[in-house]
Amino acid sequence: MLSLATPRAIARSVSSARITRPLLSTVSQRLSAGPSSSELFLTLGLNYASRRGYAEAYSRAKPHLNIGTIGHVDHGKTTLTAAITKILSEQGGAKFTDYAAIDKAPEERARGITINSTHVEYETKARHYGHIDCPGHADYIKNMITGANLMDGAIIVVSATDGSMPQTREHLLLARQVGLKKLVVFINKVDQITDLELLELVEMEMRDLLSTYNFDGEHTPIVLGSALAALEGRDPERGAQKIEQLMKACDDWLDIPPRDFQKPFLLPVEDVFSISGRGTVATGRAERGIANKGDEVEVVGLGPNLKTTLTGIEMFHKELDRGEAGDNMGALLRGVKREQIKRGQVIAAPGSIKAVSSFQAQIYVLTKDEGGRYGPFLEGFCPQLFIRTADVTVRLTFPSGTPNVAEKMVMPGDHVELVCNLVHDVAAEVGSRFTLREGNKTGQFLMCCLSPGFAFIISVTVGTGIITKILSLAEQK
Ligand SMILES: Nc1nc2c(ncn2[C@@H]2O[C@H](COP(=O)(O)OP(=O)(O)OP(=O)(O)O)[C@@H](O)[C@H]2O)c(=O)[nH]1
Ligand SMILES: [Mg+2]
Repeated sequence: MLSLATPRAIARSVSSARITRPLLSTVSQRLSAGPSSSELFLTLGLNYASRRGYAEAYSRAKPHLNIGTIGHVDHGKTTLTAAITKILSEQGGAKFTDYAAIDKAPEERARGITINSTHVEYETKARHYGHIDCPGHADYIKNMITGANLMDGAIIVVSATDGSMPQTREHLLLARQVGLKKLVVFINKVDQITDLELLELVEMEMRDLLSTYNFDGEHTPIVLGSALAALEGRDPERGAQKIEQLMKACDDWLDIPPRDFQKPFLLPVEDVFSISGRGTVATGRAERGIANKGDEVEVVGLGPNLKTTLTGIEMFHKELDRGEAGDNMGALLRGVKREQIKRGQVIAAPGSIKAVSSFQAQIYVLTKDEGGRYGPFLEGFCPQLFIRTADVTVRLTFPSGTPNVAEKMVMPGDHVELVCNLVHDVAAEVGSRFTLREGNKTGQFLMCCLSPGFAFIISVTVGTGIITKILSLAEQK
């Protein structure tokens, strides 16, 4: 066990803390104002080291699944996340993380909303879960997409008092788009409802919506309860027992996706931290393959490829000798400077994926009822393209040979084949999925002030797509 009595021991504990720090729990801090990542790294690392000493090995005894809470703003996702850790902590399966520890950034506390997604970890008898609490507010949809990108399944939270709302629908669609096949529904705040028919209506509405977005509306488990009652330890029939029922539904209904261990390793970079004297750590969920400590890897996208070596792997504060598909992991990279790697790149087995600058794709353009645009767009339209963790501007054009291009427009609800010309190259291949979004907060504010009639210009998900053909690769100097 580590002694903290001597300066040398303290120095040693600090340097070990720098690698054993809870990498993933602070991923979300990046977007908030406040201390820099490295400061957080050190502070949290110190606490961690003094509490536990060196990192333990990560146990793969139980199957691991990445899930999280999604849904409309204020419907109770963070309260539910805290409640799950509370109820499971009583069974020895979690460390209780209270509400304030999840929404911890000053702006989150002041506004009472989640802005950054937060990672927690817990265990049921059957499984080990990594859980990401996502923001529901429309302005922070980007953080929701990044959070959902890391999940294998999700709990969609809907308040019994409101029923489904715009971000309930938008999150369902985005969940589908990032590849989630199954969800569990938690109808929350039932403590505020006395009319049972109303609860039935919300349940029916959710089943319909699930089917609309190609989930199994008929069989998806729907649990009705109160996250707040569970968190406050009152009304166990609506509180604690419903949390247990919810976790049972997750164990039984959410499948562990087939992990693609055979393919070459690929880890989309979600966040980056620098550890002085050691190197740089990139975090994210391994999409496929297996990586061992000491493996050669390549950083691809958003600039020239970079070859390096994986010198350390960590998951949920514990060190591993290998990372595999499905792991939400931190990767320590030899000789890479903090500024040489960023979110949106991928760390991959050398030569297994290329950076591309243009491709052809099959795109579905959302209707306004799905949270999409009100109006059409023309050739040359430039939305933002979200692919894995990358987010780049793209210029959309019709494939060569399309007649009457000048008159052609793409309507909400259309399925179209378009050419995507990227402003920055990203790692991509045929079959990769992406989302298109447009608008920004300033534009949204201005347009809403100028005329509500221009509301179609506000920040929306334009469409979703899948790459059908690579047209040009990025130049490598
Ligand atoms: N009455 C009642 N209130 C609840 C319940 N669950 C959550 N709340 C309250 O609803 C409000 C919003 O809860 P949050 O957990 O912050 O909601 P959220 O979905 O995380 O919100 P965002 O992350 O900002 O999208 C808080 O005031 C909670 O105390 C519940 O079961 N019953
Ligand atoms: Mg929240």
